[in-house]
Amino acid sequence: MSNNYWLKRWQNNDIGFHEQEVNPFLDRYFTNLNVKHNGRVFVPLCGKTNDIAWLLEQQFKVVGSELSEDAIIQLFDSLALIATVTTYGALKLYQAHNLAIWVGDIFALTTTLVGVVDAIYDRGALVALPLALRGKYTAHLTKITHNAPQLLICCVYDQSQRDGTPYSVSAQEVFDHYHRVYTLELIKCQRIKNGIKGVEPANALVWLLHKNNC
Ligand SMILES: C[S@@+](CC[C@H](N)C(=O)[O-])C[C@H]1O[C@@H](n2cnc3c(N)ncnc32)[C@H](O)[C@@H]1O
Repeated sequence: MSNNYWLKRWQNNDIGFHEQEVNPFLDRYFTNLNVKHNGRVFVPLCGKTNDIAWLLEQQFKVVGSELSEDAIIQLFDSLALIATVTTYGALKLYQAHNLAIWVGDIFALTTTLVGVVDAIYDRGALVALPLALRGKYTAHLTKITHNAPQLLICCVYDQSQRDGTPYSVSAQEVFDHYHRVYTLELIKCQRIKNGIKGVEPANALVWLLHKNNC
């Protein structure tokens, strides 16, 4: 899956993944991460999610990563924020108040560029990537955030019934990617009404990933 695939989807407004409401699992479970007041939350592959507005309302700082500049222009518009835009090589940084979004390929981000991260919120990021990229993504994500704790939302269904995003990411796969650096806690498994693009059954799995002490 190429970056062009996503850029085209944004150009064509083909964004069925975008939720009109704040994700209920964020509202319900983010507090379990015990992120400090005014902590900084990294939202990888963020699109223009309304979850960013929720995080800002809770007084968190937010740093995001997104390929599509169209998405980020729409995000700042929806928040009624005027961005200061700075170019860093292949990346652009959109900033206003407590919000900073890196526009470009997440794999071009470094620990220094991202800065301090107290927690990660992954909804629609790991599951957006094909298996061949997911190992690279999880290794990169943990590297650039120093294994910051995560709230991770995945979906699980029979991948042989369809190809494409959102991909099914099993509990075993989450364990394989992350058990070296995190203690994994599966906090919710919930049936997805009407399945994933016609494939049923499908379940949403919600994980808390706590940083290992060692
Ligand atoms: C399934 S959408 C999820 C968006 C958002 N997390 C949400 O919940 O609405 C995946 C997003 O990742 C972005 N994306 C895909 N590959 C990327 C990459 N390599 N670097 C940064 N963003 C990427 C896409 O443009 C798209 O907006």
